[in-house]
This record gives sequence, C-alpha cells and structure tokens, in this order.
Amino acid sequence: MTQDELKQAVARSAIDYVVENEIIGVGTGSTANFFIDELAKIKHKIKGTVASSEATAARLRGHGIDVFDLNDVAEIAVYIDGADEIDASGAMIKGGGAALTREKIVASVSKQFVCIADGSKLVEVMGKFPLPVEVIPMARASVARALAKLGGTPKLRLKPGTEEAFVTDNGGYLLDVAGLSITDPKALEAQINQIVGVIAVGLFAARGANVCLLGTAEGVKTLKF
Ligand SMILES: O=C[C@H](O)[C@H](O)[C@H](O)COP(=O)(O)O
Repeated sequence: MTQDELKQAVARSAIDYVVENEIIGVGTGSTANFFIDELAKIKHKIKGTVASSEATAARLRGHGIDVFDLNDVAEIAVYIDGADEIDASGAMIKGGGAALTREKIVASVSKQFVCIADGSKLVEVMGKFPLPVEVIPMARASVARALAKLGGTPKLRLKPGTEEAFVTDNGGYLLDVAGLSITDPKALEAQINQIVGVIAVGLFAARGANVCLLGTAEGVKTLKF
C-alpha cells in the first residue's frame, strides 16, 4: 500500500469518531484532507466544523460543509487531525503544514483528540522530524538563540523556492528545530512555552491524542492513551 492509501484508510476509519449533530474540529495537512473528503459524504449528520487553518476552511467550504468561527462555538465534540510524529504516550510533533498554533487552540477546546496517521509516524523518541515553533517575527533571532541553548538547531522556514520567510495564517514565522531527542515531551513543551516571543510550539504533550488511528499494511490499528 502507498502512504496515501494508508492515509486514506485512517481517514475513512476516523468517520466512526464523528459525533452526530455536533461540531467537529478539523485539522490540517494531507491526512486531514483525506478526512475532509470522507466527512463531506456525511455532512448532513453534523452541525458543522471549526477549521485549524485557512486551507482547511477553504476545503471544507468547497465541499459545502459549514465552518464556524471558534469564538461562536462553546464546545467541540472531537478534533481529528494528522501528526508528523507520535510516541507511545500519545504526545505528538505537529506543524509540518504550518498550522500548529490554530491546531493547538482547536484541540484545547475539544473533548477528544483523534490522531490519524500512517504507520511511519509512530516513533519511540520524537525529534527526528524538526520541531516547528511559531514565533513573533521580531523575536525570530532571540527565540532561535534560546532554542539553541536547549540543544536544538533552529532554522527559519522559507517560502518554497525563495529566500523569504514563510508567514503563517497568524502572521508568525516558523523555526524548525532539528537535533532534539525528546525524551520528556511535557517538560520540553513547558520550557519552550516560557520563551518570550514564542506563539506556540508544535509539541502536543500536555494535551496529546486520546486515540491514534495508525495506517499499516496489516490494516488500521487503534492506539488508546
Ligand atoms: O501543520 C500541520 C499539521 O500539524 C499536520 O497535521 C501534520 O504536519 C501532518 O501532516 P500530514 O498529514 O500531511 O502528514
């Protein structure tokens, strides 16, 4: 099976976690896109969605699915999203698709977090995938120095094919931090949150996944945390 087929399989399985007549939080990225396409088939069964990025909002609306502003929503039944890495405790690295801050906000108000990923995303120790950190542009260099002190090698994310900084939906910059071996994700998340100028870190440990649907050649495996 190709990686896309594995992603499609978990996206299909995630439909079982959609709560009828409720608001669904929707993530960002290639796996989340497959989920959106599946959600479109049962759109009449849900109240609507909250999106974690402009790209996701556009794809949802393109399917005729209602997208609410989070400020108009009191509660989200379930948040469904991909991950760049996930460990055995349900902690994740996210933000490869640049949406980490809004993803973290939507996840924080959701009763359940269902992570959908192909099997290659499950790792023993996270950190091989560079950890994305969203920063206020003027603090790019000072935050980079603080991250280097934690043992990482931060690199400013650029717009593909240019020398210009990539700008997020929130007007932030992204530092992708390589070389970390994340043995205590909760502690590192708390430490990075303390750095002045950080908007959000793509480490989802304090609020990790409740369930992970993992696409493997033997079928979709369900991990519960
Ligand atoms: O910002 C993007 C998100 O955190 C994605 O969920 C993550 O990058 C995984 O993306 P994909 O499903 O494309 O591998």
